[in-house]
Amino acid sequence: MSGRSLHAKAILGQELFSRLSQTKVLLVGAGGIGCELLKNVVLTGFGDITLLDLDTIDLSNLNRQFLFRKKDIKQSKALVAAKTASAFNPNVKITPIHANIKEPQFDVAWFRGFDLVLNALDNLDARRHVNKMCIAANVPLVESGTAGYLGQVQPILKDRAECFDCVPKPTVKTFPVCTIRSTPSQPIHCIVWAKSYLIPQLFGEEEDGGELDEAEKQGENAKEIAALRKEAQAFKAVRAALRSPPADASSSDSSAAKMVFSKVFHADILNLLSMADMWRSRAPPTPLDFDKIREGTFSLNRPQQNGVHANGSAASNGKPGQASGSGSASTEKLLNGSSSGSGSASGAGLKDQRELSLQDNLELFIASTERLAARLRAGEETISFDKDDDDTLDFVTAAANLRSAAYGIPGKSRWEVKEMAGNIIPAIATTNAIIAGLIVLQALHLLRRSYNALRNVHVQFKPSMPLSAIAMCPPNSFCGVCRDTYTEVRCDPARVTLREVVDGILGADEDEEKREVSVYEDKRVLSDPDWDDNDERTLESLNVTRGKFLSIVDEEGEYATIQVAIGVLPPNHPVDAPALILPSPLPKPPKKVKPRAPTPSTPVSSKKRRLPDDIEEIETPAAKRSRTAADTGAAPFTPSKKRRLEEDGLIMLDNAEEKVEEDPDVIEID
Ligand SMILES: Nc1ncnc2c1ncn2[C@@H]1O[C@H](COP(=O)(O)OP(=O)(O)OP(=O)(O)O)[C@@H](O)[C@H]1O
Ligand SMILES: [Zn+2]
Repeated sequence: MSGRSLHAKAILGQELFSRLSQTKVLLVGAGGIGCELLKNVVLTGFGDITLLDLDTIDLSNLNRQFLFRKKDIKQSKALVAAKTASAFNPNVKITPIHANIKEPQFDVAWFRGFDLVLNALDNLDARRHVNKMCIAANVPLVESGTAGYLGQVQPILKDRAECFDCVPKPTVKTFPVCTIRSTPSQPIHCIVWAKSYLIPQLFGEEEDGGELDEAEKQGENAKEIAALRKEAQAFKAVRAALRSPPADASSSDSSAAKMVFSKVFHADILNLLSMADMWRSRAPPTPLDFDKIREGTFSLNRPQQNGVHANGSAASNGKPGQASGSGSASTEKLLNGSSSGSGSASGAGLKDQRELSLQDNLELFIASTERLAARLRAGEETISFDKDDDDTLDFVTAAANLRSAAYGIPGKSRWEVKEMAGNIIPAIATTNAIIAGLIVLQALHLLRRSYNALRNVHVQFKPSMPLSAIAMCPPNSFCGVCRDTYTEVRCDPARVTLREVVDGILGADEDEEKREVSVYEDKRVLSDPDWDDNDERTLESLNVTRGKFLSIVDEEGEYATIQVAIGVLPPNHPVDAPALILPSPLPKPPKKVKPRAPTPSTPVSSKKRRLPDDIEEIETPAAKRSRTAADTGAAPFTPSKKRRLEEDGLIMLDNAEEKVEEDPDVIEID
């Protein structure tokens, strides 16, 4: 026992070491960084650890998430990691929670129960959420992230150091929807189209028309809605074909695949070509022909462009579109997961890196469509893209390459598609291990209250200086998260009205003139000085419930925003007592520093792994009440598709003039 802790005691000192066993630490995320970190905190001597993760273990985690074994696949990460790491120290209590940190029960009061929070997350949304909860609960946080060889650790302490949102994050690549829909010019445009548009259309949830009816009611562009209806109708027949048993069940039947192909690579392209205006300044696409490609007699007939040869395949391998028969033979190998070339001993590893001819892509398209259709018929209700699901990856590879061929864009290997569609930067176990060590060092500074020792540490790709440590910066005075004033009410949201809470928090006296405020929940406006329709409604009816915040924004911009966390009534609260417990004393927001530039409160994204998770639709409270239909103009996609596309790294430009010039990755079209 004493041997186990000898070194830790010597390094930390008796006082800190004995405190560790009582310190309540929350660890969010049990992935690459989380596994390393859990091991570290257990071995350092922390005694009371809560470990939370929403996910289950996947085969692809095992190379670096060493607390998991093959037998653990499909089990909760939090539960398995807690079990494995408990064995490292008999004195540790690890409480695993298999849940999303954004769930309502993890409210500000719950966060306040910890002395320290350590983030080991992989997406901006969850990071920003934990940051805000820690600021609201005034609990120190150590934030972290890795991307390949790069990594960062950032200690966050309310009022003393920058919070996660004090610094805007760099923008990720985004593409306007029109580029994806009708005028792709790069392989990634076709990959995103296959993954985020075609897969959901064919294998996702059926559009019941309700969304379109709703959009129409809201006054969205009628012409566009009619076009969307027509599109949904066209997909209906294809979806039905994919779900009905093949005519001849004993043999492979490519009729459903052919139907999909004919719609998206032939009819849709012909339709686009009929819009002559679109092709005045750019090369028109070529409709593809299923039978001719299969026979090897298809010719693309377009001038050489983007490295693609006339009459060539998307990813030319020297036999573009020829009737050599080699296409299907090699595809068979590819599909069987065998080696790359005929008789080559190059090994299965290269199979994915092979370039695919037009014929290869067609055969892969047919085979993967059939496999996916068979899964639907076997009872899977919906299928969405997953980089680790071979059927969807094959489908996206083939569909993207066929589309690329039609548009004269170079094709990509299955390997490249996996990387691009999954937005994967390979995770490096060593970087995670270094970062996890640095997190503990910063956590110890926080516990010692050695605030001057705190550092923002970067692991960088510089052999001469692999680590850089930067002293902490004070909070950004214009930060829309940590410069707000936080408070909490305990209430029954079904019984208190918006007015009761807002007046209660503002301490509005009958005689005193009331401060003019607008009230928001996240980006929704609930009331403003000229609009009080919601004031007598209950919080519950406004969907303002446990774990959420009401933001009370001063109309004059004179005082800081008050963030009111919604908590529950204590368990022993008498039923006949008022359903609202106000904080005491009431919050007194300080006078606001007037911003010179727009506040960086709404960063767009960060350089993190899994970039698409990091996309957010931005609308600050200052943007006021939800926008009207007139503002939004044409809606090229229904709302759920819009969300999906945004998750995949696309932005919806309501109006192409909005911001395209500033961003070199955004291509203006239409
Ligand atoms: N909102 C959230 N609540 C709880 N856990 C989360 C939340 N968001 C992400 N996580 C967890 O954070 C961890 C991040 O770990 P990591 O970056 O290694 O990702 P991974 O999913 O394990 O690996 P990969 O992305 O390479 O498949 C994951 O285990 C993920 O489940
Ligand atoms: Zn901040």
